[in-house]
Amino acid sequence: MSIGIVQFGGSNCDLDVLHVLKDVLGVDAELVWYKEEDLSRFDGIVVPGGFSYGDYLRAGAIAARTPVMNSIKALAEAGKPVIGICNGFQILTESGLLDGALTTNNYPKFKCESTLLRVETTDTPFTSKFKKGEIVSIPIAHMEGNFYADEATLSKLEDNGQVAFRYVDKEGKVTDEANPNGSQENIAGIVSAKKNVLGMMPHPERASEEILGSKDGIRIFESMMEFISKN
Ligand SMILES: NC(=O)CC[C@H](N)C(=O)O
Repeated sequence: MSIGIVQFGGSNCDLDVLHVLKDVLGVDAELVWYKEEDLSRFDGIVVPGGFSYGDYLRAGAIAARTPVMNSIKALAEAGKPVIGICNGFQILTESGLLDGALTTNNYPKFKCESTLLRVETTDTPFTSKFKKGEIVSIPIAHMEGNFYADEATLSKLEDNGQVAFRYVDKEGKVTDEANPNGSQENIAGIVSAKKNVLGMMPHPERASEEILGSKDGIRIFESMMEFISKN
């Protein structure tokens, strides 16, 4: 099994993901430069967080137009798992691999804090190791994480079980106070229609070891690896 971690100019969570996959999980993982056009050697891809191309135009807009994205689209079409974290989520929406858009936080500042998420579905390659409705702690760090989609897209996401994570309070309730950025319906992460592409604003790689205060994020990577080994 081999996982590619894509690097753009301005990526800054690539090495953290590499550490989690290689050192914590013992998975064969490799950094991939944005000019790479052939990703067929990989079983899955992580598009990590950061400030690709300085977030110019819109966060993720420039990275979405780089050569590596064509290969990521091909890999996703072949049913392999692709996860975009934070800036990675922004890149996946900008490239059309995921619905909606990530807009500026309702309080327009960079926010770095722990958030509680409710796992909305276990029926994805990234959430099979959770319980439905489970509340997990995974931190956010962004300025453009305010998820927006039009009404028709929102209903489609809800009806097809494509909402993976929602920001909630300690009781697991969807409230405005628990919503760190103004995302519609408190959406923190969604999957594609085929469910093999996940985008999420919180950073699971920053919640993958006890020393970081939460290990809840590691189960996202573990679920992905289990999916790969079974398929
Ligand atoms: N941690 C990140 O990936 C940063 C996300 C993004 N560039 C923002 O601030 O919105």
